[in-house]
Amino acid sequence: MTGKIIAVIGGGSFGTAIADIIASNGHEVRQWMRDETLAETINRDHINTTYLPDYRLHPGVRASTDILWAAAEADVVFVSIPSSSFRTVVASMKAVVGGKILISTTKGVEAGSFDLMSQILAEEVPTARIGVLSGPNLAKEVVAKAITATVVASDDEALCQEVQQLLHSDYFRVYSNHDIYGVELGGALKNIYAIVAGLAESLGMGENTKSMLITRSLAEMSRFAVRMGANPLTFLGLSGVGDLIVTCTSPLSRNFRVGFALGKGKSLEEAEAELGQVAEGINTLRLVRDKARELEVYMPLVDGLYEIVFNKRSIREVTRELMLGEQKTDVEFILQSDSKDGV
Ligand SMILES: NC(=O)C1=CN([C@@H]2O[C@H](COP(=O)(O)OP(=O)(O)OC[C@H]3O[C@@H](n4cnc5c(N)ncnc54)[C@H](O)[C@@H]3O)[C@@H](O)[C@H]2O)C=CC1
Ligand SMILES: O=C(CO)COP(=O)(O)O
Repeated sequence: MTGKIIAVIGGGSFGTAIADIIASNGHEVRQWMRDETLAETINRDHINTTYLPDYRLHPGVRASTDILWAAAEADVVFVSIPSSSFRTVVASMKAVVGGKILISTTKGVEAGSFDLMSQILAEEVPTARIGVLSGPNLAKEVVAKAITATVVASDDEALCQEVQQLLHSDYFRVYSNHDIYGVELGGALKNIYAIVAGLAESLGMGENTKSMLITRSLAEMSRFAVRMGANPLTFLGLSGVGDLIVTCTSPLSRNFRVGFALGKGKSLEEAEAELGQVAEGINTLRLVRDKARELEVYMPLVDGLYEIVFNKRSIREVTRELMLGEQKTDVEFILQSDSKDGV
């Protein structure tokens, strides 16, 4: 498959990383962004100086601030816009993307509706063929061509195959999955637990603690996802445990870095300002905490983090409460959506 026109909507870290992969595979990539100066720099110097200044992009990536130029002739449109602006941006191109393949790479939840991004795509462009891309894919490692794998999810098998072919290379491997909701939810939920892991790291907690947190995070996110209708087995794949591991262990994760800064005594505002990029987990934490209460899903790590971040309770006090909580069983969470096990 050569010579396709592919649109990437979003000029941030991940949109740029995806654009670079696709152009390296011989396709014409039209990347849309708001910042005219950045678009000019990408076209002239092939560097995204704002988000990935240390990497030279494939010259087949061409950037513009004209979303209709990017999307109208595209065979496939990747959308890599933070969840808070996702609907507005998709709405602005809906006149030209009907019937096309639209792929979200965004790992977040919409406030108010609790919609995931594939649901927004379906609502805004009902005739589109829809999929999501999610997995352990730190943008800086992807653009550095570190060996990486990801998941494309859709109930449209031909779409999965097309996206696999577009992205597949000797450093980027793409698996398919039909549980679109589970794959997408895994990517959104793990951001919350990356904040928890960053907090633990900043407090100098040991390897036992980190292992416990990752494992219990997986239990908790799976329990929530099953209640929401996802397949629990999805959480044992790249978009579940895979993405959880990478974001809970790497300082390249912005959510991890927000947790680290909070643990060092910074306010949420300071932590976010220092980052200068999107950390979806804070917004997702608020939304998931409310949804879990509504659905009566037991999520002690979400509740504990919420107390620390939004009610300013001390980390040590919340940790002590979690550790001294009711005694629980270990592994049956994965198949029982109503299980009340916990940390
Ligand atoms: N950076 C990473 O390693 C990965 C990020 N993702 C996901 O991709 C999504 C985007 O993240 P990044 O590209 O990393 O974020 P980023 O913070 O690097 O860039 C966000 C981009 O969105 C643009 N933007 C924000 N509001 C906008 C609006 N209203 N209209 C148009 N553009 C707008 C910004 O100008 C910027 O270009 C997030 O949901 C993230 O979870 C997924 C996989 C990996
Ligand atoms: O989703 C990611 C890697 O898979 C990136 O995580 P952050 O948004 O925390 O940087």
